[in-house]
Amino acid sequence: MSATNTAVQPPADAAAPVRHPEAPAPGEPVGSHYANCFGCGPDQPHGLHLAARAGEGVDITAEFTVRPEHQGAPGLAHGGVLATALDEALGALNWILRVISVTGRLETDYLRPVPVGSVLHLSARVTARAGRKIYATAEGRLDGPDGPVAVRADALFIEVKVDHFIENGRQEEIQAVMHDPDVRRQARAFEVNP
Ligand SMILES: CCCCC/C=C\C/C=C\C/C=C\C/C=C\CCCC(=O)SCCNC(=O)CCNC(=O)[C@H](O)C(C)(C)COP(=O)(O)OP(=O)(O)OC[C@H]1O[C@@H](n2cnc3c(N)ncnc32)[C@H](O)[C@@H]1OP(=O)(O)O
Repeated sequence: MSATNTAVQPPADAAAPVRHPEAPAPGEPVGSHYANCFGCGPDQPHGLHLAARAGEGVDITAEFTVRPEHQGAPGLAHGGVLATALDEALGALNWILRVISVTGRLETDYLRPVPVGSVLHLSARVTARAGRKIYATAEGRLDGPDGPVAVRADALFIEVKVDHFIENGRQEEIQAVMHDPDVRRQARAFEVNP
């Protein structure tokens, strides 16, 4: 299955992605970028609690357990929730590049229904970079990391400065994270100065 829009396919002159020298070692958890994130936040009671691990290249793996609250049809995961899981897995690549980027475009293919109770084995990797544009792809497999592909996505992420969040986020949450030493440490890790 190929993407339907050229925007998520790298141009011929795009550069190969480079694993940041201080990226988490292969197998290490990459951590959550925000404790209240719906995708990865440990403090988010409604969230997916995705915990990604660094791969050996510019890639990550993660598992997502589909719970009853994720249903769309009876006993089956909602497509939007699956897109969120793919988006979050792709977002975790930020830690491997040590770049802050946000989703510009996400194209999702749904190949098999995903039952409640199943574990979706996610993998994501950066395919290319061109200026601020980061091209990446992700897939989710059933029955183990080598099982059949149920969902996949191609994405274009756009690099942003930390100001993107400060200028656009609601003040209440921005002020809270600015006073959080964990966030300040993380911002340093990304070589930004909020
Ligand atoms: C307060 C302290 C916080 C500290 C945090 C510290 C560390 C955080 C670390 C990581 C956390 C970061 C992110 C979260 C990670 C994962 C979560 C999952 C991912 C998400 O869930 S994230 C949310 C959803 N996401 C958005 O909320 C984006 C809304 N959006 C915008 O904010 C703008 O839209 C933006 C910034 C994307 C671009 O705006 P812009 O003005 O900067 O740039 P511009 O428009 O010039 O685009 C530049 C070039 O990209 C091309 N381009 C742009 N958009 C395109 C599209 N859609 N399709 C095709 N091409 C596109 C243009 O065509 C141009 O291409 P060219 O250069 O060739 O002309």
